[in-house]
Amino acid sequence: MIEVRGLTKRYGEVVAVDDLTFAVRPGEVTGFLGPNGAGKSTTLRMILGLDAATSGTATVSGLPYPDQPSPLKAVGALLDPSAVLPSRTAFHHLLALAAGNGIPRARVDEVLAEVGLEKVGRRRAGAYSLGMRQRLGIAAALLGDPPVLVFDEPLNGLDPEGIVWIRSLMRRMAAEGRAVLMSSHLMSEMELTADHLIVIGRGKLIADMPMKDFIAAHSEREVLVRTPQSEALRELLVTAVEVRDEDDDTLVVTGLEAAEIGALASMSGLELHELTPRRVSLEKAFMDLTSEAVEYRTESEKVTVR
Ligand SMILES: Nc1ncnc2c1ncn2[C@@H]1O[C@H](COP(=O)(O)OP(=O)(O)OP(=O)(O)O)[C@@H](O)[C@H]1O
Repeated sequence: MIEVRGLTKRYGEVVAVDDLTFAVRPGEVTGFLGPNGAGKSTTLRMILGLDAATSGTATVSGLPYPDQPSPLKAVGALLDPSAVLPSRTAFHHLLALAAGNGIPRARVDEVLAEVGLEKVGRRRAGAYSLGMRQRLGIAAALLGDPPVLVFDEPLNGLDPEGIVWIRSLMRRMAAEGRAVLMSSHLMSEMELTADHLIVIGRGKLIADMPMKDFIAAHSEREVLVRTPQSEALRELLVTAVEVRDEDDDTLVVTGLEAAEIGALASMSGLELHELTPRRVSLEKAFMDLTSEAVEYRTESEKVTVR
């Protein structure tokens, strides 16, 4: 479990993280979301003891990171996949980490197999593709078999196969009872992976809720209707919450089911060419939620520049 209480980080005038309090529970993937510059990386760095907090606390399984007797066994982290000496082989990179943390040598081959690098583990890491470096970074995170895992933007720059692989790995790690924290600035990535959501904007907590609650709250449905008689149909849809034009012959209707729209059209003899229910995207819901934070950031940057 990760517990963050009143965590704050200032860089001069900039408050990068502003009085954050949240928990990352075992058995779940927690998505850590926020627009660029929201303070995600800074928060993760404080959890991992790489940055000192200005105030507040962050603990992993009850202890601040610097007090962990065996850090790799307490928490595994993927922050920057390029942080590997290019001249070293993956095997030797992991072996050095294992030796420094009292982890048996046999575990190195185990994690190489777990991330699918067993055949290339003896090659120099400098020759690895981004996807392979990402897998090596994950192997390092898993080395100490820790109960807590932290991934900073793990899907960045990966091909679809790599994305599916990391998603299923995170789901599996949570199913094994680990607490998994994953940051991203894209809502669409979270929908398929996270059980719980923590959203921040300009360093402040904006939302902390189960993913299914976020989806339920923002899964307003709309119906796309294409008809050569859009004006006549619009006059019939008086009970709809909202009707807007998407095109000359296309309306987008909120607040009525497709079947209700079809029945109204049919009763009035109106011709329909398309009737498609669709869900408002979660990406849009997330952007609406954080738009104020983004605008504020832009204003404050303008002030700083002057
Ligand atoms: N070392 C630093 N010195 C000064 N300001 C910093 C430093 N590190 C981060 N910041 C500022 O703190 C704020 C938060 O940055 P951070 O990198 O944590 O955001 P983020 O949510 O991870 O963004 P991104 O999605 O772009 O990685 C930004 O305004 C950034 O400019």
